[in-house]
This record gives sequence, C-alpha cells and structure tokens, in this order.
Amino acid sequence: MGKKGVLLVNLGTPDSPEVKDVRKYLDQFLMDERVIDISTLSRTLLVKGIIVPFRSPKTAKLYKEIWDENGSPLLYYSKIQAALVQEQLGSAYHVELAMRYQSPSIEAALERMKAGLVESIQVIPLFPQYASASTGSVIQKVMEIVGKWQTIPPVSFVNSFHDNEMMISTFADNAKKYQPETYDQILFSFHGLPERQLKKCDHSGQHCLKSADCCATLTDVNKFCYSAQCHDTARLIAAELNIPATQYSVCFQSRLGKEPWVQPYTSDTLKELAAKGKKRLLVFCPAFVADCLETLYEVTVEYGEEFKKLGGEEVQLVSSLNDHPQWIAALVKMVKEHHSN
Ligand SMILES: C=CC1=C(C)c2cc3[nH]c(cc4nc(cc5[nH]c(cc1n2)c(C)c5CCC(=O)O)C(CCC(=O)O)=C4C)c(C)c3C=C
Ligand SMILES: [Fe+2]
Ligand SMILES: [Fe+2]
Repeated sequence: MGKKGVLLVNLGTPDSPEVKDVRKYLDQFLMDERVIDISTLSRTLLVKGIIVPFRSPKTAKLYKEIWDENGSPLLYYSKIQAALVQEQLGSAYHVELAMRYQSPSIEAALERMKAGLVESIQVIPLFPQYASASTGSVIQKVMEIVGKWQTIPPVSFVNSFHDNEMMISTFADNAKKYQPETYDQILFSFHGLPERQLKKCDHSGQHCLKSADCCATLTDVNKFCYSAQCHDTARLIAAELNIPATQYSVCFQSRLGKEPWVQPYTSDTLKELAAKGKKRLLVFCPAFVADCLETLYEVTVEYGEEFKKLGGEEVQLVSSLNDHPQWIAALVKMVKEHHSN
C-alpha cells in the first residue's frame, strides 16, 4: 500500500529579510486575487505601483528585527511542526510542509508526494479560522496544481479548526506561566480582514455585518464567518482559563489600507483600555499557530510601545503553539481522525 500524504501549509515568509526578497514575497502574496480582491488591473496598479515599492523597505526592517540564527520564526517553527508530525505518524505517512507564498512551494511539495506514490493527500492549511485570503487561497492553489495531474488521488482539506480542543488547551497552557488572573485585561488579537471579504463569505447574504455584533456569535448560519470563528476561539480559550467575559476583549490587528477591516481594531482597544486605567495586558494571537512577524513585532514591540505611550505599563504576548507537544499531538490526531473517515 502507498503512503498517506499529509501536506501542512502555512502562509509564507520572505527568503531573507533583504529588501529584494521582501519585495518578491509581498508581490506574490498581495497579487493573490483572494488577498487583494479587486479587479486585476486595480490590484496590479495598487500592489506593483504603490504597496510593494513603498512597503518593502519598511517591512524588510521589521523582518530584520525578528530574524535570528534560525531565520524566519514562521518557517522555522513550521518546519519543526512538520518534522515532529512525520516522526509521530511514522512511515505509513508522507508529511510535507509548504508555504502558500515563497518557499518551500506547494508545487514542489506536491511533486515530491507524487514521486513518492502517495495513495491520498490530506491538506491542512495551518490557519485555525477559515478566511478566503488564507485557507481559501491554499485550497484553491492545491486544486489548481493537482487538477492538472493525469491521476488525481483522493484529496481532502481541513477547512478550519478554530474550536479544536487540544489547540485551545495548548494556548491556555502557554498562558498559565504568566498567571492570567494577575493581568488587568486579556486580549485576543486576531489577524484582521477587510470587512468586504467577510461579507463575500456569507453566501446567504443575510448575516455578516447586518447588525451590530452579528459576527461575534457562531451559529449554523455563519459557521464559515472568520470573525465569528475568531470570537469562538477566544471564548473557548477564556473558558478553559476561567476568564470571565468582562475580563477579555477580542480585537483585530494588521490592517492594510484605508477601507474598513473587521473591528474593533487592536489599536482602538488599547486606547479604550488605557483610558479605563488598565495597566497590564496579556495578549493571545490565536489566528497563528507559530510565532511570526505579527506576534513578535507587531504585538510585542509596536503595541507594547503604543500602550506605554497611552499610559499603560505592559503588553505580554502569550507565545504561539510553535513546537508544543500537545499541539503536535493535536495535528497528529487531526490527521488520523480525518483518514479514518
Ligand atoms: C491568519 C491568517 C492570515 C490572514 C487571514 C491574513 C490576511 C491578510 N494579510 C494581509 C497582509 C499582510 N499580512 C502579512 C503578514 C502575515 N499575515 C499572516 C497571516 C494572515 N494574513 C502571517 C502569518 C503573517 C506573517 C508572516 C511572517 O513572515 O512572519 C504581511 C507582511 C508583513 C507586512 O508588510 O506587514 C502583509 C502585507 C492582507 C492584505 C490580508 C487579507 C486580505
Ligand atoms: Fe496577513
Ligand atoms: Fe459574520
């Protein structure tokens, strides 16, 4: 019997923190029609004419701040995750890691699986909450590539795992050493998304952003709503740590451009909390399964400085899932349960 193929895919990171590599990365990332979802002409003018030239030197500086002897933390931890999952699943499985943008590429990983004569391919986009710009883009890319093969093996996709029990308890476990109850407020800061993309994911056209807070509760009707899944992840982590609803806030970071993104923005939440006299914040970033630029720089450095300027004292990041044994066990379980279906 052939091996069962497992493809783990994260977002991607530049090959180096040099401007030329950051430019290549941003160009590939932001030219994705699911990320900047406007007409091809407008996207090309905006990305190639404005964002990439102006943003690349600034973003390169930030990457230099988080790049260490292991390279980009996102790639470093993703590789460890894949290696540990392979080790635990054993020789009946063929595990590959790919990045949606830059390297290692999805094309090359799928070719290696094909050469290894895998009998099936299970794809796990490493994003707990579904978004068209992340999970959707990975699924589309894999389908485009495999769709051109003569023999298309059984291919399956994990669509989201925002409420995965072992993932929830790994985030909770990572927080315990900080004694969450000693902080003034707990923040769940998720990667943001343009509001337009939330609405486009609502196939009923009846739900997302139709009323105040409609995207803050997960129901059967909005089960693919990124915002609702984020709120649900936050609720579950808070419940695991016995944090009452009044003690935590959900917010969204990393907005790009001027149009509205999912709210509240993390910056506004920091202002609001500082105005209420909150001094010490503990911050989870549960849209990411590995530490990356958005956790290590945006939260720790940028939001840390911003909050201090507002009169706050401390912004403490809860580290991501990285190589936590329970997270690796969660991935292994996800693979096995999926294959037994
Ligand atoms: C959680 C999943 C992610 C979604 C959804 C997502 C959407 C999204 N992102 C941008 C723009 C940028 N994101 C950047 C970095 C970045 N984004 C994610 C994840 C999601 N993005 C990760 C894990 C990272 C960090 C990568 C790393 O190398 O550490 C960047 C690059 C940094 C910068 O210049 O600020 C941009 C740009 C958009 C526009 C978008 C949805 C529309
Ligand atoms: Fe992003
Ligand atoms: Fe919604």
